[in-house]
Amino acid sequence: MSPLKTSFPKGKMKIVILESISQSAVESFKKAGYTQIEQYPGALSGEELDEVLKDAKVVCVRSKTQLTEEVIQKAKKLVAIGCFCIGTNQVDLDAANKAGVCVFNAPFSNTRSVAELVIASAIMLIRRIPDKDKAAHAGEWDKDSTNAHEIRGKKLGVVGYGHIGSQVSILAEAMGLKVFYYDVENKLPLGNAEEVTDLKTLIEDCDLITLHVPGTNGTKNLFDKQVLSWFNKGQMLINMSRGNVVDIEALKTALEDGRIGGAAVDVFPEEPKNKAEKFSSPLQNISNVILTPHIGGSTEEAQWNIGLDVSAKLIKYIESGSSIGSHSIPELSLPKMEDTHRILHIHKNVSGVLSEINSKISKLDVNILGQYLSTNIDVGYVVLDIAKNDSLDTLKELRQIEHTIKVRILY
Ligand SMILES: NC(=O)c1ccc[n+]([C@@H]2O[C@H](COP(=O)([O-])OP(=O)(O)OC[C@H]3O[C@@H](n4cnc5c(N)ncnc54)[C@H](O)[C@@H]3O)[C@@H](O)[C@H]2O)c1
Ligand SMILES: O=C(O)[C@H](O)COP(=O)(O)O
Repeated sequence: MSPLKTSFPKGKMKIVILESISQSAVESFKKAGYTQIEQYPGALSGEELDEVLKDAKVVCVRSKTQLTEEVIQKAKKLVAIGCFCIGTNQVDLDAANKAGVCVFNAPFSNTRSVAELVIASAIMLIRRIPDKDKAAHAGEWDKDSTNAHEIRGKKLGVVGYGHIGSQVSILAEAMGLKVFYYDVENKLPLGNAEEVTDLKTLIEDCDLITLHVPGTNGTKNLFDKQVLSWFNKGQMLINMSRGNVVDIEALKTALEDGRIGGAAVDVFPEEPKNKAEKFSSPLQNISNVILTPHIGGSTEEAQWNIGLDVSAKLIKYIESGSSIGSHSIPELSLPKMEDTHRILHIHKNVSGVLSEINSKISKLDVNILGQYLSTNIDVGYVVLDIAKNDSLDTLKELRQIEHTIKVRILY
């Protein structure tokens, strides 16, 4: 029998980094021994993306690069995807799962940055600063206090009381706002925040509404024409979640009608892929509207921490098989054992695969020292530790098992 194959050499593992991800990630990969790193400043798509992913083991993206089913299926060598942001809606998670590709994100490294910008935007809107700013730039000295208010004592409605929504809630209370929230899940109210179980009531009762839901099929056009019609007293809207959560044409109408008194919008249904592409939106040049180029999480602090967080998860997965934090294949972590070889087997979740793996190994007279299995509806993930010094062509044997998706020998 041929000797046991060892892990893929780190120096040959191509890591593709798109969208100007922080150098903290690049440094982490290099420090860990990964030298084949390809970096691109913006997002890629189409043939260009397929080409760079053809032989990539890992791809690192932010919110812009669309990793669709087609892209994932073509990237045959891909082992893991890192979303260096919170949102994972740019990745077809189901396709990644079925292809045995592990997807990680940074669930809270930019939470504080977004929350701070929400508070800043709330003050700017309620003081009507966008119009004052424009006027001052145009040479006009407008000191009129009409319709300019303090945020102290105002009611803030948070839609989506997760990491960001609850962080906003804490900062807002410190500024003297009264916080109400609406969430589809039962959430612990922080401080003096109060849950409102009906979205219409939340909108009608609050002065400012801020959106912090994820981009999913369920939240697409959540704020459609009908929901926006519940704004009828000049309430302000802040959207730092995802562009397609709000019907942008209906928002434009409500702003022009004055039913919505102002808006801070950081995310758009169509966003440029890079600096060179022009940005256009129906919300441009409307009074009391702040438009920002999807920078809620774009602070040096957040980007640096995201770089460290996601690169660490990717390195751990590549080197130990730990998929804790995965948004695709099942989560699993097996402590490292001395004097073992570790094999990862990802397969379709159909009955009999585990016994087939074990039968192959037992026929080869190899002692199994550790074995973890975790499954989701479509995929099973097995981490196997076998005694060192045994000699077999394990990889080949295990790849032959029906329903196998991916097999890797780590060490
Ligand atoms: N603008 C930016 O730069 C920026 C930065 C970070 C995150 N984001 C966006 O913000 C989103 C939220 O981030 P998070 O970390 O708070 O996520 P999270 O998962 O911690 O919280 C999301 C909350 O929304 C709730 N929710 C889901 N569907 C809902 C619905 N239909 N109605 C009401 N509540 C609903 C969930 O139950 C959860 O509590 C991210 O998914 C991302 O899209 C944007
Ligand atoms: O999901 C996120 O964390 C934000 O939308 C930030 O995305 P970005 O990294 O593309 O700025």
